[in-house]
Amino acid sequence: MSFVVKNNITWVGKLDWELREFHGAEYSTHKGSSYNSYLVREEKVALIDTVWSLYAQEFVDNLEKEIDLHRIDYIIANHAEIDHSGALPALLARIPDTPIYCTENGVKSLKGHFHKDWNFRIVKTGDTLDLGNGKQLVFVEAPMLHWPDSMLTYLSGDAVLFSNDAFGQHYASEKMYNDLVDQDELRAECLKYYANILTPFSPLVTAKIKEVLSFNLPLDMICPAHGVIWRDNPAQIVEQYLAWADDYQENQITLVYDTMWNGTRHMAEAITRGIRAADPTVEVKMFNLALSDKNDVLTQVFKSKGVLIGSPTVNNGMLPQVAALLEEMRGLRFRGKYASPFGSHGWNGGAVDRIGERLEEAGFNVASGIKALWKPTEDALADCVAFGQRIAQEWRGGAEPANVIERTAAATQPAPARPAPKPAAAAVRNTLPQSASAMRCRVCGWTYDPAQGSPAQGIAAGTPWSDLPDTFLCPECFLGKSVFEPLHRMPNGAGATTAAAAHSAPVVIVGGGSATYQLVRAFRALDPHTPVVVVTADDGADYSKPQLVHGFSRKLGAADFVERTAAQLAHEFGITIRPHTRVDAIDQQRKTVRIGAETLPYRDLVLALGANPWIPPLEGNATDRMITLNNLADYENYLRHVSAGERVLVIGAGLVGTEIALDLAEGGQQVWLTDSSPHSLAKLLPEFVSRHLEATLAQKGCRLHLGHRVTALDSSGGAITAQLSDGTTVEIDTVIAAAGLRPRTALAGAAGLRINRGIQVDSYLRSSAEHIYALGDCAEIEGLVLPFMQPLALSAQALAKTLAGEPTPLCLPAMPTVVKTPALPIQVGGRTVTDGLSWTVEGDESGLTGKAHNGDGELVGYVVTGVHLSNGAALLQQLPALL
Ligand SMILES: Cc1cc2nc3c(=O)[nH]c(=O)nc-3n(C[C@H](O)[C@H](O)[C@H](O)COP(=O)(O)O)c2cc1C
Repeated sequence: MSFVVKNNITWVGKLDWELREFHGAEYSTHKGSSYNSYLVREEKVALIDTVWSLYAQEFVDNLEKEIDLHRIDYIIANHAEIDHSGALPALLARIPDTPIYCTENGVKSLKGHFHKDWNFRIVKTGDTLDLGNGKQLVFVEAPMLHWPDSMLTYLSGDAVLFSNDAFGQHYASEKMYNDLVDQDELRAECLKYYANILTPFSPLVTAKIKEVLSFNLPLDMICPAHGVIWRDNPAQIVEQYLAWADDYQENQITLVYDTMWNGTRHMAEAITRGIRAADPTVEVKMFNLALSDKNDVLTQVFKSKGVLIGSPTVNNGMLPQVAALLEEMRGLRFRGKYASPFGSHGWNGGAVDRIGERLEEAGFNVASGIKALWKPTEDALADCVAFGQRIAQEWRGGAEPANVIERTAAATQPAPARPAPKPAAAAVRNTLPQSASAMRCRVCGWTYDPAQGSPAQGIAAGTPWSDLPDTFLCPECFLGKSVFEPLHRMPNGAGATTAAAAHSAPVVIVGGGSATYQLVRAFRALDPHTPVVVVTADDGADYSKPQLVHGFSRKLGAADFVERTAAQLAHEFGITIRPHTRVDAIDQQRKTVRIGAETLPYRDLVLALGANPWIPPLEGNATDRMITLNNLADYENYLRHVSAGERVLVIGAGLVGTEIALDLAEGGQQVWLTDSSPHSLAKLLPEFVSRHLEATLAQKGCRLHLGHRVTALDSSGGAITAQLSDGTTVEIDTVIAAAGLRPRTALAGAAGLRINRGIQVDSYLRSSAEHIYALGDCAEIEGLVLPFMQPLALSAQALAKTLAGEPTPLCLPAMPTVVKTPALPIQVGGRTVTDGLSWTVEGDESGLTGKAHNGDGELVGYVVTGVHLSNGAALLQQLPALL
């Protein structure tokens, strides 16, 4: 079969009605396919692409009926995949010297497949090949659409684009033109093709289409390499691709599950009832994976705003088809979609947890899921209905506030497996006052309510904020008035970018933790217009990280810590937030950052990357079971682990380890706390206070193993056996590494910035490269790494001024460190563990005050505990400034 497409262009491909599986068994082709090859006969003759190797001989034989093979002057290989290049060996056996035009990567791929040194001619975007009669072929490289070698070829004069895989479909039809075939079938196959093959490359699709459109070439036809030719309004499929590439979704929720005894199916049906009841407008689709075509399911995932993935637990994992689907979902890199796991189980229900983790890894905004035991009872099904209702409501928002490029996580609730009544988020704060003129400490969240005053500091009820003395300090974190802001924040969108400012290069902030949002807030107060882009690997929500270590005993779920989602923050401050996005590289010369294939320019770049927990190198087969608690995503994982077993080993008796240990003990866990130092908080506390703290820890039930390292973790499946350096072994269910933090410096180091322990910056927080700053836990400021909230807040204030055009050095007063162990609150300031200190100590078990003096008798440090805590503020003010 052959037919004339237009003028001197003839289709010479292969129509494959029988094809039912493609890419091995990876892609179902219910409607067959075609491998399109085109012969262009002008003064010169060009053959564009060939067919699958299975049909190579048939192709050459048919081509020979169309043309004397030796009259073919050029072969164009738009793409080296076997379904387009597979006939090249047979063809070149007949015309061996014919030049093959392809990209540089095309040569590599073709050689990689055929191991032949053919007459390759490398082309680049914009290169042309004259065919005579006033017509030229124009080449456009399209790397990673969908292989590195891909390219498009445009025939001028006829205005035909040979687009290879782009705009194609696996669809066999004798009619071969878009206007002649069944429109529903055609749309369905195009959608399936895009969803299953092109989704990961969506950002490139958009960029490439815009590039081609910018050439302003007339377009009469698109001739893809599979399926029908677009001759009727070819722009329609281009526009459709732009829409699909733009994080496409419809008002649809899709449930996908597998089941052995139908428990999980009953859950799915009940969840569906809940969704329908809460939102009758939403389209709900449900698939039993074992009975469904995987590609059809993935197409429906592509169309959805949210997905629910269910599996029973088998051997503490999920059923393999569900695991396989999740692996594909990860690779397809869907963006801006919600997800949640569910499933029935008999005893430990690990499937739901694992599905949640996989969904997270796949880039979905994951809400906690729901588990049910065995065949769900009526009550359990009622819970599923309620769960469906909640999900439908949370996912209902749909429309994204401007500036948020990817949807952010819906508020999650504690996993239902955790029998925790959920206290209000305010449980981690002091009681919220009603007064409109209340002021809130941005560092710790304590709020000053003029109606109540602050009796502990001698400030009477009714004292307005403006009347407080300049020496006023926050009673929680001891910072001054400058870190307070009105509780009732600026109205939504007040910081919206003006049209004029929107055209200037933005301030780009990499990282989405407290440092970032404190900076944004301070900057917006000074500069409401300069565009700000926050690029963050997590979901971009603002939450109180120091409070995470107190969450277990208070029965808080991860969502309880979230103060505002990324969408809310973006709206409030008029900024762009790009959650679940990583910066791959910085080009300090060009003042750009690279995000995948995208290049983002910056006016100023702020690295607020935070720090990684240090994982001690241990022996044994269970070292991968160590978990950490360093961010909100960690917290969900931490809750899952500590809820699943009661015995917990905390490695590291520093600030974080001690607080975690006490909180877990408070929450009823059996806790072992180890450290190679002989004392707790050895880097912060003098020994006499450490002993006091250790007595409190022991009284709360923590078992201390200080002065001994953990050397190995082993497990034969369930419990973990920890081996200590003194020969002791401890049997536990969970191991938490809390042995310190290491600033994240890799991105800055790769860009050539000066690195020592952290990213080195001066007192203006300037790195060694112009217009690049570092802030927070990743920074080393004048030699100091200060991973605490107070220096961070002050750094953010100073940097905001600098970025707003008023260069401002960071001044750090003496600052207290507060050990938030409710059983024994401790505050430390200045030098407390260096040599040459002489201590005077007053007090008893209820609390003490220790003052450290140097050899000249000057006060250089202090520690106050328990009922002596109120002495801290006065001592702090006597200490010299830090910077
Ligand atoms: C081979 C097998 C292994 C199982 N392993 C686990 C397990 O490790 N943990 C668990 O909680 N339940 C386990 N179960 C119990 C199932 O999760 C339970 O029967 C569940 O209700 C099945 O859900 P379904 O009705 O949706 O298939 C297992 C069941 C089978 C048949």
